[in-house]
Amino acid sequence: MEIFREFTFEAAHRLPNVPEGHKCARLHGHSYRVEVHVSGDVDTRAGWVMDFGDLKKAFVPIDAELDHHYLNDVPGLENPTSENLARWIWDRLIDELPLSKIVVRETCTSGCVYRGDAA
Ligand SMILES: Nc1nc2c(c(=O)[nH]1)N=C([C@H](O)[C@H](O)COP(=O)(O)OP(=O)(O)OP(=O)(O)O)CN2
Ligand SMILES: [Zn+2]
Repeated sequence: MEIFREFTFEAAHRLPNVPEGHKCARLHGHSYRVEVHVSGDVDTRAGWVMDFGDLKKAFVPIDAELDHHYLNDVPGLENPTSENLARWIWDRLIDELPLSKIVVRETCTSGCVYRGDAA
């Protein structure tokens, strides 16, 4: 079974590699929404895959690096697209959680789903 927790953070960015004149080359900000999905068996006694609280704890250091930061200054996020951000979050959590999917939403209508390199 798969469970998830949603996190939000505010951050600024610009996209350095877009074509000349593209609006996203300019400094702007987003209220990012990130879903962290994990999968596994439901423990029969606990009745859960894992405690939502453990997902919350795992995201604390990531939030500290991203919330109210200029993403381009964060090591590994020099080109902070949704795709690169999803991979960056995955790489930080994969040793700690049985990840199945990271979803990054930059706006109400645009986002990215990452299931690891195999997907
Ligand atoms: N594949 C990607 N395309 C774009 C990304 C991205 O990360 N991956 N990012 C951007 C910009 O960051 C932009 O701020 C968000 O894009 P967009 O959905 O175009 O934003 P708007 O809310 O301004 O959309 P409108 O419907 O045009 O108002 C761009 N592309
Ligand atoms: Zn943007």
